[in-house]
Amino acid sequence: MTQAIRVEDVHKRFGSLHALKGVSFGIEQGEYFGLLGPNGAGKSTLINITAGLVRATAGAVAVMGHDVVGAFRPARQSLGVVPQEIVYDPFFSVRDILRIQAGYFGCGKSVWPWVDELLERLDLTDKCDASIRQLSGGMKRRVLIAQALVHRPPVVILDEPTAGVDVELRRTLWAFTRELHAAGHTIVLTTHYLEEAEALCERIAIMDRGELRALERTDDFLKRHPFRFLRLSIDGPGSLPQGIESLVCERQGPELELRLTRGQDSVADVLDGLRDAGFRVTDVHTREPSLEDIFVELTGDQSD
Ligand SMILES: Nc1ncnc2c1ncn2[C@@H]1O[C@H](COP(=O)(O)OP(=O)(O)OP(=O)(O)O)[C@@H](O)[C@H]1O
Repeated sequence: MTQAIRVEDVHKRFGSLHALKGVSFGIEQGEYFGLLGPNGAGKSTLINITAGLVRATAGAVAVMGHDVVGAFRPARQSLGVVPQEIVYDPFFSVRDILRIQAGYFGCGKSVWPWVDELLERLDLTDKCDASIRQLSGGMKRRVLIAQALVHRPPVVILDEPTAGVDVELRRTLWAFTRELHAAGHTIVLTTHYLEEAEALCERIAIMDRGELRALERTDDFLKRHPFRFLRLSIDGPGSLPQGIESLVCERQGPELELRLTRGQDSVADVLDGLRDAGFRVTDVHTREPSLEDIFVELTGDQSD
């Protein structure tokens, strides 16, 4: 089957900055895909190339088999992009903005019922005659999402749609993207909230400094990583034995978090080592790595 998005050895240079250094991967039709990476990794650049807003220096991107340069129109018609930044025309009402946007894609009155349905599903119906500048930031973001969907694209890219939105809107957006996905749309999500990617995405690509660092099914990512965490409350004298100190990744008073490598560091050895050094362990928990831990491991960076 044709891939929803195919990225083939894409390079992008901005002067001397090599922002994308030969990135290749494919996104299958119907996938819920996460594109993650720290600031400056190149995610927005790749999205802009896919949307035809930025030209790659080398390589190719196709959307539903259509090259984004050579077959710009069908590629763009197959894609809806919810941009990171809120940009809007202040002079039109919400409903008119959506109808005009549909017109850009050659969709006439036949999509007006769909526009009304989008307004309804994004809780915008009672704002549909308001000018967009009268809306709150969260409402404007809903309008951007509706705008990306007016032409019913099979592939939808959401570039940090939940950045700075309140919990309620975040839940609405999660539910809405899940519905789109269930209806067969391919969804590509970039987010700085790793728990969001963990909850929603079937596969995840991690980019860092213009390169693809990892691409895997989310559950394999979480299973495969060779470490886990041990949280301890301890009570006792002086400093920790060196072999244990080197495993500590977080410390708050008597609470410690240690990162143990499977097959190398055992819980039993840590507990014995602490006891031999005169510490009393008052509480013990283990936890598996989250996507955030794996992200930090791969990029040496925090998500924000
Ligand atoms: N138009 C431009 N001119 C010059 N440099 C640019 C331009 N657009 C992006 N860059 C640079 O390219 C690199 C990748 O930026 P990009 O915005 O794609 O990263 P990102 O992964 O989307 O980051 P963020 O999570 O902060 O949005 C950065 O170093 C950025 O400064």
